[in-house]
Amino acid sequence: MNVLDALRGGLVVSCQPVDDGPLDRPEIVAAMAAAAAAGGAAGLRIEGVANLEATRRCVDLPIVGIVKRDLADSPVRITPFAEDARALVRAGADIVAYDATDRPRPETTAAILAEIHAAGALAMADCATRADAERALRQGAGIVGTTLSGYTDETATDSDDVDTDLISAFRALGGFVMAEGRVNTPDRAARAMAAGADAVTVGTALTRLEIMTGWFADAVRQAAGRR
Ligand SMILES: CC(=O)N[C@H](C=O)[C@@H](O)[C@H](O)[C@H](O)COP(=O)(O)O
Repeated sequence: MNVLDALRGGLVVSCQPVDDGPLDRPEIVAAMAAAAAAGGAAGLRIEGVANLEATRRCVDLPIVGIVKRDLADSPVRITPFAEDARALVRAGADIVAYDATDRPRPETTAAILAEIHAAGALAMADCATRADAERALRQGAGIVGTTLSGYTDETATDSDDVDTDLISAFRALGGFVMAEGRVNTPDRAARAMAAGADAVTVGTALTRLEIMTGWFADAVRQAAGRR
């Protein structure tokens, strides 16, 4: 089965612990990934080459690899360099995701896409807008994701919900659509699919234990205050 068929209609679990937190270790990321596989995930999203190598050793599922970098002169964080894409594929990524926004960046999206394809992997465009997805599909991306909706100056939002309008807009473009970003409940995942997603990626609500704990701790504290 090809990678897109394996992902279609399935859940991708993004195993990205809170940076420098107690879970931010390759063996723990790999254990989270194995647990996600046991729970029925169709794929995984893994940040960093060491985490990807550790995960590939224990899980067979398709992996979307990324490298996040904080650059001094560009807001682009997700796989800004073609060299990172190559290293991710060498470590076992089937798909490499990259920032597909039209923002100042150290290397062109065309160069990154060319590298992903030369390494034999599929490219996933992490988009913020419909225009990003259109451009990415024209350039040959195999998957368009709503990953960056709400996270650029142009799309900044107070909403903490999934962007179903953008999912529907991507559906109309015709590529493989990944709903990603703020899919924090099973109901939101179902709404994302109903809006036209081919697959759904969930991160924080499954693998950032500190943040999930904060949601519950706040709710309990607020309820206690109302008593
Ligand atoms: C904007 C950005 O940098 N997104 C990142 C991309 O890899 C991750 O921090 C997110 O956790 C991931 O997209 C999944 O989304 P959520 O954690 O909301 O389920």
